[in-house]
Amino acid sequence: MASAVRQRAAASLLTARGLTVRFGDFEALRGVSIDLDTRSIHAVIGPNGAGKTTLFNVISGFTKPTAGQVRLNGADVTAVSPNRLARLGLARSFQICSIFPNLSVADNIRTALALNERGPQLLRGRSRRDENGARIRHLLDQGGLTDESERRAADLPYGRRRLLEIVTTIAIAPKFLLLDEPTAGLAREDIAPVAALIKTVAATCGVLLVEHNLQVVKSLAAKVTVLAEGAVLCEGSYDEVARDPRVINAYIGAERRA
Ligand SMILES: Nc1ncnc2c1ncn2[C@@H]1O[C@H](COP(=O)(O)OP(=O)(O)OP(=O)(O)O)[C@@H](O)[C@H]1O
Repeated sequence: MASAVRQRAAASLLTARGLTVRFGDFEALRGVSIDLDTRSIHAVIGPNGAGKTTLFNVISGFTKPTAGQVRLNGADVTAVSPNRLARLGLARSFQICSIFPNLSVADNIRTALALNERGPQLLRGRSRRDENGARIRHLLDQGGLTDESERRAADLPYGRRRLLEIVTTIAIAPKFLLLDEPTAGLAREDIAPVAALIKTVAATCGVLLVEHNLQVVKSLAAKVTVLAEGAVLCEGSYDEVARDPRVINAYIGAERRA
């Protein structure tokens, strides 16, 4: 059994083991372990206050855990800063605040590419401009934003801005993408394009999402981890966790406490 767990961890791109986060006497996370694969969508769900954001903050380097370890591609990254993690390929989307409102859609993507250039740049001058142009066109196309490339980001409807925000995050070609409630605040008709973009992105990298919309989780996630009161309650396919009585009780219990 222990060797099966070790083998599983070795095959995973991102692994967290025994994450505990204490705020004073309060434990927001209690020994959470999770394995995240590349080219796969993994959702974390749970009632309010379950510890989802805290887990995200630890994995993306914004909160140092009281105990436990995060490994990316086998390397211990628990003490690594968010900026360095981004350069190692772990990108976290920061919702619409990461967009420059006065820049056009295309210039936002151009800026994201420029800010996040990694490694030695071998291409210079014209060939570099051509390559960037091709990447911008590809990203515009992925986000369904080609027709709006010259529009000021501030003038985009909310749902389109969310698409732009995700596109600027994937501009750095992450190995792993963390999405914090990507459909929060979206009108019903804006949810499907965002979900479709996430699915496209997952063809090239791993995606971890925290999402309250369970229909979105059901349609996207290959694996779901349920957190409750800071601990992993269960893990499995959406259908497996949805019929687990512990999950139903956790949601009902949290509603009663609220
Ligand atoms: N900096 C902090 N200091 C003290 N307590 C905190 C801090 N950050 C989070 N908590 C507490 O830790 C618990 C988990 O919070 P967290 O935001 O991770 O939950 P969540 O599952 O993301 O909730 P929600 O779905 O409401 O966003 C909550 O009880 C919260 O009040």
